[in-house]
Amino acid sequence: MGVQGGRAGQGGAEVHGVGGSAWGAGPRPPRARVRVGFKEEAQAIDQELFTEYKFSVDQLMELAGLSCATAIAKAYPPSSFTTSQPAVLVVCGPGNNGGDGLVCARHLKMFGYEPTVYYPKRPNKPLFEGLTTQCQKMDIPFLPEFPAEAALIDELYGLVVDAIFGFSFKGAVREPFGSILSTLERITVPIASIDIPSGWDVEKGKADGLQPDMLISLTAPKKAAMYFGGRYHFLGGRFVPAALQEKYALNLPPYPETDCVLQLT
Ligand SMILES: NC(=O)C1=CN([C@@H]2O[C@H](COP(=O)(O)OP(=O)(O)OC[C@H]3O[C@@H](n4cnc5c(N)ncnc54)[C@H](OP(=O)(O)O)[C@@H]3O)[C@@H](O)[C@H]2O)[C@H](O)CC1
Ligand SMILES: [K+]
Repeated sequence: MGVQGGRAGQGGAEVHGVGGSAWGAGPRPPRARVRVGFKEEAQAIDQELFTEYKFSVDQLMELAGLSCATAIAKAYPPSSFTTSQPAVLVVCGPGNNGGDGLVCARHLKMFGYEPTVYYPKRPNKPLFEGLTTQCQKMDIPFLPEFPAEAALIDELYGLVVDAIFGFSFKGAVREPFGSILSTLERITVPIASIDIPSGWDVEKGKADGLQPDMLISLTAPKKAAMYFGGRYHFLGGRFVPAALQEKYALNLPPYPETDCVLQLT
């Protein structure tokens, strides 16, 4: 699949090729000029979607997870994997970011990938139990333990999806996620982070933390997305009604046609 040329977006934002994979070894296109959101805004928008607009969490999570799987399929098509199968390790955290990861894993399987999930801290709630069962019924394996060696992850998987923490992460990281993140910091296969690279401060990032190859920002890029240095930045979660976008002056570039993701860089 080729890379489409840039085009002008809403509010003068430049949008680069959608649906393309890499731009090869050539110079990278300039970053899209998209207004970055702030933590308070992300949480406020989230709340308003639930309370005022009457969306349910599972509705938005389904769209968020589908966006993530779609963005991954655009950047890392199964044919680009050097492993014998397009094996993806999806690491899920204890909150809704982890739920996005479970939905993403299910759609990746539908798209022809071989996802494996690691989900060490599972909330005792019907939503997450249901998502877990759906994955299990689709023969998606759940690892009983996290691989201790970074080299083992490099050997077995072509991509890791980081669905550990999203915008509600705060303070010093607690176990078992500290050890997991420290292993992920040492792997060489690409990492695709959902919404925010896990362990990053949602506004200030983390210079010595995870450095994912892909970031899929949901609803709007959070402030820390400014510090993202990987190759692929996608926007997903095409579910914010126009009135809410206007209220928070999101000024998002338009999604192409009926796509659920937009490639920002
Ligand atoms: N509107 C949207 O864009 C949607 C986004 N979605 C996704 O939801 C996340 C935000 O989900 P939320 O459940 O609010 O929170 P997180 O998943 O980020 O994390 C909460 C859990 O993390 C634990 N936590 C927090 N800090 C730490 C830490 N320092 N160490 C260890 N664990 C930590 C926290 O535990 P507590 O004990 O503090 O409760 C929670 O268990 C957003 O980013 C999107 O990915 C939705 O899918 C819907 C729509
Ligand atoms: K994440």
